[in-house]
Amino acid sequence: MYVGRFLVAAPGLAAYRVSSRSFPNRKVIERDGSLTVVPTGDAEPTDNPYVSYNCVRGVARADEGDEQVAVIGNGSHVDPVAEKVGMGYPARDALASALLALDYEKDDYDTPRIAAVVAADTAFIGTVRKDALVVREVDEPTLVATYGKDDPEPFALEAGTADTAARELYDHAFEHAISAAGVAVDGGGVETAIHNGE
Ligand SMILES: NC(=O)c1ncn([C@@H]2O[C@H](COP(=O)(O)O)[C@@H](O)[C@H]2O)c1NC=O
Repeated sequence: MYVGRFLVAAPGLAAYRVSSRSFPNRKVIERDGSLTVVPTGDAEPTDNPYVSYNCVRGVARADEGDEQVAVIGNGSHVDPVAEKVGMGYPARDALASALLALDYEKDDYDTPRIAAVVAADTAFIGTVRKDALVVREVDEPTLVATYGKDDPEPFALEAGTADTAARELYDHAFEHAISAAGVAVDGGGVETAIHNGE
């Protein structure tokens, strides 16, 4: 089954996988404290605006004693969600406002935007599709994908760390795995991991 990009989020732990039929020559790198999807050196040049972006950002919530929070997602909306969370917006409101402002991608597939905001004890998941805006708090590992599984649903995540979460998503049977990122959030801060399948 091909579901495109997908994420799994739970309180304290999340992961994101880039799966792609059309743009396979990509990887996740760490840059300035964020994880970013970039083309590999042998990638064909493209003017598609949706294939390179920050997929994980850590942010300190200013009005909550600098509580550490992670934001993950499949596009440029990750940045405004992170900025709003950093300004003190509740996670639900940061997701809803940024997802609605940018809306689904204007490509051949009306590709949805997906995202999550994860703190040590809470997680919110969101997606904006052509037919809906869904933002929901989740207590257990929950998946949302761009295609097929585009409503949040429970996911049996076994991993307990950023690294194992990234590997578990990379190894999942959904087709066309390219790269995966994991993030764990606890009282000590945000820890990230990358698995590019090497
Ligand atoms: N975020 C991404 O990594 C990403 N990769 C591809 N897309 C979009 O989705 C379309 C379909 O890509 P694919 O056939 O690889 O699933 C692409 O033309 C592009 O507009 C993306 N946009 C959202 O998922």
